[in-house]
Amino acid sequence: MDAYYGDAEHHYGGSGHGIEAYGVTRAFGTVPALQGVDLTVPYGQVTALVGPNGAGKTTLLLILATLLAPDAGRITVAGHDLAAHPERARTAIGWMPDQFGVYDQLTVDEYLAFFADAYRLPPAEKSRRIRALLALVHLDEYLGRPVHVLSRGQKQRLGVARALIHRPRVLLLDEPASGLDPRSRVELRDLLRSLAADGVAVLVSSHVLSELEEIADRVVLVDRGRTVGAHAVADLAGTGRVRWRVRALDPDALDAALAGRPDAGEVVRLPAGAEVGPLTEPEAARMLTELVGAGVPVVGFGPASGALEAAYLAMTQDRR
Ligand SMILES: Nc1ncnc2c1ncn2[C@@H]1O[C@H](COP(=O)(O)OP(=O)(O)OP(=O)(O)O)[C@@H](O)[C@H]1O
Repeated sequence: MDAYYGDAEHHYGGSGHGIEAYGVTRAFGTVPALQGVDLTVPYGQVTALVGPNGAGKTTLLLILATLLAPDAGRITVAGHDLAAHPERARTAIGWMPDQFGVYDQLTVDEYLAFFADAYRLPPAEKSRRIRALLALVHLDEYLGRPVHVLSRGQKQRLGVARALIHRPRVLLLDEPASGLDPRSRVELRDLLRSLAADGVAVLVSSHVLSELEEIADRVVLVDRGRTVGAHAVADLAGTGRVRWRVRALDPDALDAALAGRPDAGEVVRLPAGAEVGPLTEPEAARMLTELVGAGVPVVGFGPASGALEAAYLAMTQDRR
């Protein structure tokens, strides 16, 4: 506490959920975008919303942000029923869309001031808050400069600042890492982790599964408009069968050893080794022991994909 909130009293704490959604449906004409999504987003955690293209992630986020009405379902955000009191919910929600317009003729600080006014931030606090947020997203040197001079990634970071302007208790981000360079991605990850540590309920959608694994505490998998799984990320590790990468000082010896092992699955030769599997962790441990025992000079052995990716691929494999 508390680079983001600038005051020590501002603490959400407690238990409960920032978002509770049950049976959310929404169709666009004859296209059933959501067909009964259930979702909980606890305070103090980052929840990842993951699913293939067209699964309904953006539609769900738009509904949670009160920008689109569901056809059916019950949703509370920060304890406010979305249908009965959308305006109360809105004060608690920070929203960063995947594509957002910026008002190009405004300066960076005017842009944030516009949203500070929309959320009725006290004037005395406004400029302090804007400066703190610009520093937070490393755009302080752009104070007074027009928004149109910002690069795509910088606009994305301005979008994060905008979403945080009113100290939301619930933060919704649709593909926030797209367009960010590696350093900005790491900074976004750290920012989301620290917001969660401050008690914010964070819901983030992304396709970059390896990154989500480092950011998220929980993952909610959606496919074809339905929730198909919800897991603690820590529980996913070591569960599924994944591909493994083996590196050896003598790739030919590795090749020969793998050729005699039907349990190696589909073996793909790599420059300094091979990819094998899919294997569970115990199967991989046995293979490593036996390769080393057979004299193969193994210098690297690890999963080729993360646990989240494995869960995602398992979920979507029937579509191939
Ligand atoms: N305004 C709209 N009019 C008609 N169909 C829509 C509209 N918005 C979304 N859809 C449809 O609803 C379904 C869900 O779309 P949505 O954008 O929510 O998916 P998504 O999971 O966010 O996908 P992506 O990963 O590609 O961003 C898709 O079949 C899409 O074509």
